Amino acid sequence: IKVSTTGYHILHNEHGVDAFPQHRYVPSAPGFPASAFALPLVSNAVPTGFAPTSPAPANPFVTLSTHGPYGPQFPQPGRAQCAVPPPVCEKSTYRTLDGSCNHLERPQLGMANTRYGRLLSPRYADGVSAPTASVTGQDLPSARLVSLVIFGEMDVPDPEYTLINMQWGQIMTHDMSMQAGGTQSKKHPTRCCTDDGRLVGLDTAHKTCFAIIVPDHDPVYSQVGTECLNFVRTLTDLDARCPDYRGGPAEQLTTVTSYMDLSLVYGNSIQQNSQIRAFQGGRMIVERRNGADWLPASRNVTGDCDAIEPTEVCYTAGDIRVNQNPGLTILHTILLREHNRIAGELAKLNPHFDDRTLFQEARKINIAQYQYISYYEWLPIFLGAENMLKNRLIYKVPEKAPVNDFDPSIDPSVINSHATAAFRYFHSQIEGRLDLLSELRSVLGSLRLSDWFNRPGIIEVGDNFDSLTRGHSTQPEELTDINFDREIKHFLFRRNMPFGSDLRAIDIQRNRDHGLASYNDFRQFCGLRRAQSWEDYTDLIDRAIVEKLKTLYPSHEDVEITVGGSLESHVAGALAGPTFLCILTEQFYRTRVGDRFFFENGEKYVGFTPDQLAEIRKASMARLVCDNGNNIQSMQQKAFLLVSPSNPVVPCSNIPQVDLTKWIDKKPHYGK
Ligand code: HEM
Repeated sequence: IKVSTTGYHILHNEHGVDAFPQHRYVPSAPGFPASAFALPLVSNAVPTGFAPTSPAPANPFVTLSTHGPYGPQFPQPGRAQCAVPPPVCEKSTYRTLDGSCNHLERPQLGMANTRYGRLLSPRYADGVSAPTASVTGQDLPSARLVSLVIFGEMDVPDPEYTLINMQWGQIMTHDMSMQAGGTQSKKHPTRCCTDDGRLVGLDTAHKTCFAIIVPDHDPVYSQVGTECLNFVRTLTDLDARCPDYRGGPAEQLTTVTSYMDLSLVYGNSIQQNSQIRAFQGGRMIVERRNGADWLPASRNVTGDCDAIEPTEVCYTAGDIRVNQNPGLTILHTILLREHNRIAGELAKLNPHFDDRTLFQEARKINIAQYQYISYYEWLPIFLGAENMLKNRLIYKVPEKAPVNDFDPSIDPSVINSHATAAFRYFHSQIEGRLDLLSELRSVLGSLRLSDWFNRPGIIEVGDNFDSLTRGHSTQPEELTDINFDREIKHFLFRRNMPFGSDLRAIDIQRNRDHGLASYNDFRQFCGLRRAQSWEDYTDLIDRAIVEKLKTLYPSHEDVEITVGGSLESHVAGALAGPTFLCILTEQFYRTRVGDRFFFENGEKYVGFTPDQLAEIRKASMARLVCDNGNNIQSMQQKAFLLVSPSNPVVPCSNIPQVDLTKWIDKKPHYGK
């Protein structure tokens, strides 16, 4: 533990590497983030006519054996796995599947089944693992109540960005982290509430239960008498009895690799990968139906999907969450098809390559394109290009020039406050209506999101795959603001019931479950002024909202980072306020420089040749969609941006392509 310049304790991540580098962080816009008052801020509240739409009232694992399709990654309730790094690292040209040995001296860094990182010490009620309580000793307001009173549910389309922007974010999220013990597909076998929404008595409830209490007079749930939303705590190193747990505060485990390595496509272990890999021509397994390639079928349809019949469509991929919503499943399919497309091209160009070389080279190119799109096309929208350049998350360099910024002192682990608070702010972008569009971009129909959670078969019906993909790249996402779509606020995973759960309430409850440091702590940590009173929050949060917070929380010190961070006015040029922007920037800095295999690294054994790198830098979201739809003929060049006179829909042939001839047997070390 180090004391920062602000006097706050900064926790090193587990391995004692870099903490928040106050010396490194460069303000984005003038004055950022040192003085909140100098910030060019953009309000994220709805400017006019805003009124809260709701009145403020006063183990998937039981059934899955550890030898299931996902291998040892899915433990029994109350038991989680702790990663076991290999004793010695082999120096390889390619990434491992479980993330081990990316860092050669600390092979466990960024591995699947390790702890999230922390920026600030946890704030558990008992100092060890109990969910955060109020600093006053009183009860915190119900997370559902906070969701209802503070967050709106207005439908405000974004004036600039398409829905595929939101969908790519979920892909990145699923690549980077997954809290241990959770499921987003099947109803959780640990029941903290009965099926008709009553609280299970504390004496009988499982020890991981932390149900969300629905307030009296809830405008939605009171209609059906729901008093309780199921919520199961994330498993920690303490629960898992990790051999290196040495007492002290528990740390949550994440079951996927932290790296941006398309683990959601390839899996998080050799075992998981071998179930979805064809072992022929470097390809991944696909199933051919109606002239198109689809993700392979799950072997546990009724377990992995919201399915009644084992014959229903339900997929398997490198990530169990693949079936969660149609847009997610479509991007999974596109990334899988892209792998096989690349493998097929490479096989033609290099007939002497064996299956393993083809697989690893195609994987390496697929990951590189994905990292390029994420860092150079997607992240600038969220974090601001200027902020990213200043903080060395991206570079302006000649097209063939590598950037050798791997830093072995940086821990690439996904930071708890990033995954549990900051990155979830973008749940605000979710749209509950999914449009189906023709090639001419006329609306053919639309789907209601909550009808299709964990029911992916809809993407194979008729022309839906292409129509939905065109819809996602044409229709606007929801504005990034304090509103969360009703489909996720009252109908999440409703499974044919009138109502479902509330994702915003879950996000807030998860913040308490993980014992994240408070909003005020993070303000200070990010170089903003620590608030001494409610009044001090009005520098970044609308006064009317601060007034509402005041009615809910016993103290201003109780406001969670998930809540406070989501209420700040945005920094100009970014889609988040200064506190979330600080966390997000830190995360994506670590994800880049802590990854020895980052695509811009020109190191001899892991990097691309200058010619190859120049090709990777031609990749785009638009091209990815063009190449991997069933029959998509046209797309706007900037698929994350709405179609406009400066971003018109053009034939796919006009969109630059990565030229794979640059991969004709150049490297003498292929196959190692
Ligand atoms: C239709 C779209 C989406 C749905 C239905 C959805 C739903 C969910 C659910 C149910 C969880 C688990 C909540 C919990 O139990 O704590 C979750 C976690 C999360 N979501 Fe989303 N989400 C969507 C899109 C997104 C997007 C666009 C982003 C960010 C750009 C995002 C970021 C996250 C993050 C960071 C987590 C935590 C991951 C972890 O470490 O386990 N999600 N989401």
